[in-house]
Amino acid sequence: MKIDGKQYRSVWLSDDKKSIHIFNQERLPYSLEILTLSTMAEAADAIVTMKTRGAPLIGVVGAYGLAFAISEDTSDRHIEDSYKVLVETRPTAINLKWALQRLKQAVLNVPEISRKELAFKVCADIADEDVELCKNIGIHGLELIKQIAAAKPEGETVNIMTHCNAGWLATVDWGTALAPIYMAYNEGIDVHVWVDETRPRNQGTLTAFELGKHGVKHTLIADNAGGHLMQHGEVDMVIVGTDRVTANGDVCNKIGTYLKALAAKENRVPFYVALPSPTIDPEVADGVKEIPIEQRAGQEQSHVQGITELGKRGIVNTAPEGTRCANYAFDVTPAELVTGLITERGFCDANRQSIKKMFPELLSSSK
Ligand SMILES: CSC[C@@H](O)[C@@H](O)C(=O)COP(=O)(O)O
Repeated sequence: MKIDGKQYRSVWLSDDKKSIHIFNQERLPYSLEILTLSTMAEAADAIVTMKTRGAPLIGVVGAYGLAFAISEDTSDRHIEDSYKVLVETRPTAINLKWALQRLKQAVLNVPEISRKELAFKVCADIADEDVELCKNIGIHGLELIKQIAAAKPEGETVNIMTHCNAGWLATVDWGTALAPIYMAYNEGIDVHVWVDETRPRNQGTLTAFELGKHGVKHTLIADNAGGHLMQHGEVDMVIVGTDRVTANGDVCNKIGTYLKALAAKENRVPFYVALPSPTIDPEVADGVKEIPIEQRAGQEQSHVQGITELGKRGIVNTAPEGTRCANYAFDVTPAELVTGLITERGFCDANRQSIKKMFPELLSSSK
């Protein structure tokens, strides 16, 4: 992805190949700060504090965290202990566990002497593969946007709603939900995006940042505006990303996604979910009952942050001092509310049969 003429990925290896660089997403969209992570503790902290975020990206950064741990100590014990620390940094997105398990299994299968080099290679593979997966999601999602554009009167804009940030900042490049939008824009389709603010962490402002840098028309809206816009025919389709899709097609994503899906169903607006296959959790069937929903600090709810008139970052309390807050970070949209899944292999319905047909290797032995 290009920022001010320079090509970036959201995570990249340093020149000495001993550390990685990421954008500090706590500072975006106000300032473009690049961080260097060289230890497992730094990687874990970046994930917990959401300096890095988004399901596929935390998978890659978590894997590099494990690679840093392995470069300190290649023993089985240390690898297992480090895995446990990293896998608990964020509980909901399955990509983190998927990436850590893939790396752990790969290195435990080879002699200790080869582990360090292999660990960094597996991390680079996961990152490169993520770019390919997202690119293919974009290609398939583009077809859906083209269909919607073709069904509209000539010259009318295609209005797409999205929630949270599922763009290149949440993956290694392209994004999931935003990849089809970037491709549609690149092909000259007139698209406009309704960007949910996504309180309390305001990931919508990251989406606005990305879309703005790419030149895609967009409007930032309050999270509660979605139903109103759908009711008035202002939304042609919704595309969101996801942190975990169950074997039955239930979709876990940023808090508020479920409400968007309900409003979409009521207003007959198609509701699509874009995902790479590592986001599918074949071990889980019922998303509402089985997916652990992360709860974050109440301060994220009671306080807002932004840039003051003097250009300084500021945090202010908007709630009465001492108000009890609940900060659920994700919710689950039941499969029946999902029009379809946009994957790297194409489009499929959100149910076990269709997911199994598309990814037989994932679901063959699942419950
Ligand atoms: C391609 S990213 C899909 C999801 O990870 C994204 O929509 C999301 O919910 C991110 O949550 P976050 O809490 O910001 O990590």
